[in-house]
Amino acid sequence: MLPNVPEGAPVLTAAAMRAAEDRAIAAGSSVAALMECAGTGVAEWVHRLAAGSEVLILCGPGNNGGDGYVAARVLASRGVPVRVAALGEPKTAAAAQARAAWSGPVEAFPGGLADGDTAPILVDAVFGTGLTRAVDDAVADAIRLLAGRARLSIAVDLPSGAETDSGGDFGAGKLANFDGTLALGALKPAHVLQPAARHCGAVRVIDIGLGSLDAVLRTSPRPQIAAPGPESHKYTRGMVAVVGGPMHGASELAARAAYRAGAGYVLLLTGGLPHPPHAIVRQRWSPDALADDRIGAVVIGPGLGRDDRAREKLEAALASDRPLVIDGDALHLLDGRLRGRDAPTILTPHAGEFAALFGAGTGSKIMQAQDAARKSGAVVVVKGADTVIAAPGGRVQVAAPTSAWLSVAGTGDVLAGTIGALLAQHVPPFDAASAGIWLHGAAARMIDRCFLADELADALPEALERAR
Ligand SMILES: NC(=O)C1=CN([C@@H]2O[C@H](COP(=O)(O)OP(=O)(O)OC[C@H]3O[C@@H](n4cnc5c(N)ncnc54)[C@H](OP(=O)(O)O)[C@@H]3O)[C@@H](O)[C@H]2O)[C@@H](O)CC1
Ligand SMILES: [K+]
Repeated sequence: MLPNVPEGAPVLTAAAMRAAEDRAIAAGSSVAALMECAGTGVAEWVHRLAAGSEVLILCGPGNNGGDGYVAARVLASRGVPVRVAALGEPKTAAAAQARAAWSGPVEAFPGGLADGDTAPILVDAVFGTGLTRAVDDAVADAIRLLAGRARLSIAVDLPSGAETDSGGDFGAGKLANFDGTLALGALKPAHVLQPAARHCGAVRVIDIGLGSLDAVLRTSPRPQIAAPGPESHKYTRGMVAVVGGPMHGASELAARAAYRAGAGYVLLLTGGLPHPPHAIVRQRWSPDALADDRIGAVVIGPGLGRDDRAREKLEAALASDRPLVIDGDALHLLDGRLRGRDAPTILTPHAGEFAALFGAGTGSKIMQAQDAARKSGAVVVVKGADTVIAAPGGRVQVAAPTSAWLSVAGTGDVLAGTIGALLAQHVPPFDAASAGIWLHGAAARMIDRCFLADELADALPEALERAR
């Protein structure tokens, strides 16, 4: 099953898109030429998907609407039955030119369409990156109704009402659900950040001739993880120590996941009685338990508890020079103790843990994650339906949305163990976090039905095969 957004792709804010557009224009292009490319690209996709069915295109007053008029003209020239409905007259020169080149009738929108008089294929070209304020209820309601009634609904650039840079909803909870979104020139944050991302359906990028795009933010790429070679032994494949606590299941899951993600040796520091899987080496915790030089990464947090003993273990882990994955309970015990730590550190909070650690921030999830990474000096993974990975130097990625079945107890423990396995193999911390999230997401997508976290861990080897 493919991810819903392209992997390793640049993600541009509205301002960065405008800058790219300006560069293209300075190099000899024009808004009209870019719009022609965009509208033609949209028409090509719609033509393929419509298979002869009637298409209704909703056009807004800006250049998103202009793309819609171009698409309508191109589709009609290819014999596809097209209706156009517009929210007022075009306000930009390029959109007015595209409107003038459309020779068919233009219905009023919402107008009569507010009753749901749609076509089998609905194309939303009402608002794109230029939306700066809330959409009228009547407009948002009509788009939602029409998209819901269509057999196939496609958004041009963005679902109208999505806030480009934050992934927020200018439609006051009324964003329509689309089967697909055709991102023009590049992905925008709203294609990967919630709540907007879940309304996009499958996102595909249309090349509109902006040339190569340099972006700080990218979607996570598919990692390349080498299989063991003839020289490999259990320690070169990475030794992971999982520091456990009173909730044994969580640390067991992290340990199991570390093996399943390719670690050569997994040590579980709990002191519980031996039980399957016997490959996990179990030892009692002692203050010098992490002194073994062969330990390549320590995972601490899953099932750790929050009592004095847990604090003591966390102190020892922080004081060691081992690369660390800090998750779950350990995040609650941190209180700014990372300062001065030189060894690689990865924090994996979910939204609640993130807010408890760094406070209620402002700006998009991306900006907040970058800020937290800068302040803590750690790689910060803000988990959720739109997992963001940020490094202290500013590097940032958003993981492709994956299976919603991940929303179950234990999957965070599996992620911590997975990242630990990669970190123990000396993968740099940002890349270890990115690859771990990719493997975790790919395993979930492969199962894509109700599962236990144990089964997710057991699906990691197959995900690993897809990352060769
Ligand atoms: N960048 C590129 O390289 C290329 C970009 N292209 C395309 O351009 C799109 C961006 O176009 P854009 O900037 O004209 O804005 P757009 O999204 O059409 O909407 C703004 C319009 O809506 C209005 N308006 C705003 N809010 C409103 C509200 N709540 N309720 C009602 N009206 C509202 C606002 O008018 P205002 O009232 O604010 O003056 C304005 O008229 C982009 O997504 C892509 O599709 C391609 O054509 C070519 C290359
Ligand atoms: K749109």
